[in-house]
Amino acid sequence: MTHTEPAADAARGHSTATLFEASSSAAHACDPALRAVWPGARVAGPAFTVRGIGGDNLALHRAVAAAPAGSVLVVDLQGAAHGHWGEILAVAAQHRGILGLVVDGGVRDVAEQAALAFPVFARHVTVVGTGKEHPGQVAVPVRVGGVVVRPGDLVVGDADGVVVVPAQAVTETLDGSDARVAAERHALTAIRAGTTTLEYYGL
Ligand SMILES: O=C([O-])CC(=O)C(=O)O
Ligand SMILES: [Mg+2]
Repeated sequence: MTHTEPAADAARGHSTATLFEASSSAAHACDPALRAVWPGARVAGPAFTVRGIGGDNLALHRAVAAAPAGSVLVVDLQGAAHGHWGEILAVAAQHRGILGLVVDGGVRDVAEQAALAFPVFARHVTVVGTGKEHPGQVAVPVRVGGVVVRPGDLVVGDADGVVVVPAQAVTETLDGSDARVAAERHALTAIRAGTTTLEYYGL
């Protein structure tokens, strides 16, 4: 990788579930059909948004050349079941310091992207190829997994799915997540000592 990665995890290492619960309804969960395409994939960073046309991937080639290092590509391809993204684009993205991809559409070359440790969250995995005709748009509001994502929103993907935190709610959500993790550590200590969850939560 030629670019320096941001020193800190943009989500302070928090999980999608913690961020969602701690956000006081500010965070949005993408359609659960958007899943990590290889086990253990995780990404967190500001969105660089892309809107293309399903079945065509010129917008993705353009986005890789345009996105700043440290960003996550968030791509609306209307859920199209084509392999819009694969090993070639993943290598190009890593070379540019792009952290990962969230796409409402399909991808391919999943084993190669696992070997690269390039995190990808997609609706479909399919070998079907694409055209390269439509330039699309970048840095515009997009709809991905039913969620409107604006440039700079915090996007986090992990084993549980993809969560979007609007940029203006990020600090409050991260502080709330710190507090939630501390409270859950306290609960786990009590539960390991034999307290039932009914007792602990007063259910
Ligand atoms: O055809 C494409 O551009 C998508 C692909 O498989 C790759 O990036 O390796
Ligand atoms: Mg390929």
